[in-house]
Amino acid sequence: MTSIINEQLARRLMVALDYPDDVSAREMIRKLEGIPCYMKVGMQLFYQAGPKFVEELKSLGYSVFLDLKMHDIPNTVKSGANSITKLGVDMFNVHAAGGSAMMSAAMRGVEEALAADPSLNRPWVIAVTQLTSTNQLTMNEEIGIPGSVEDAVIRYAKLTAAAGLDGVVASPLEAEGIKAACGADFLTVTPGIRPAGSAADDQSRTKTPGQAINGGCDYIVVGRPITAAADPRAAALQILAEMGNGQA
Ligand SMILES: O=c1ccn([C@@H]2O[C@H](COP(=O)(O)O)[C@@H](O)[C@H]2O)c(=O)[nH]1
Repeated sequence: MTSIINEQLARRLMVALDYPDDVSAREMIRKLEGIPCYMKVGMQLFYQAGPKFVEELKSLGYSVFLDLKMHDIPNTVKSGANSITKLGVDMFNVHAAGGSAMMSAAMRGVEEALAADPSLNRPWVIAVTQLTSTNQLTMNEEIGIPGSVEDAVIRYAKLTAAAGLDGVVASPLEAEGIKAACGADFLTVTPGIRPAGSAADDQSRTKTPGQAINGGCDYIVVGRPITAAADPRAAALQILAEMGNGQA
């Protein structure tokens, strides 16, 4: 079945390739062929398939978000960011909880890689605020951060912006507040996307694809609603349609 794909919207859809190996990830890519979405490579796939798989995705023409969520001392994160920049990814991330010195160090790692090889692409560097699986109770009582999740997310977003990064990972519930606090150009990359009626799984702070786009999210990250669907291609096209309609 052929369908007309809105390319601009498709580029705002990040498909989470959460697979144990490159063979299964490749199978999903084949099913989504012709949809110019971003591909998100997380730790499960990267630890198995490594940089070669990132190269393969780039050679197929995909934009790649390497979701390794670095959180370490500044010197180590700087070196990690330097190595990641050399892979030619389009976006990667760190944890905002690592603090401003760690986030600035990530930016220095990127700059040093670009200075050594100006032909490299400058990746977007973003920071995870509060994981979308975290709810208010967990954040207050286990992690020990008082107040509302939205306030904590916005505080981290401001810290991230001040450290010179390009944006944050947050839930779609916080995107409008982040834009208001950090500016319209500050990127909001939002997992926690669930089409109406689908299981939340381990996600706590969710919105539908249409609500997320209406709420100002720049990118939506979708894994299981596509990858665990009986027909992943049809699921992805339905999500694109909902993004286009702003449908609840
Ligand atoms: O706060 C965060 C940060 C990252 N993720 C990642 O996004 C996808 C979501 O997958 P679903 O199957 O759609 O739940 C997954 O790769 C996470 O590692 C997140 O969910 N929340």
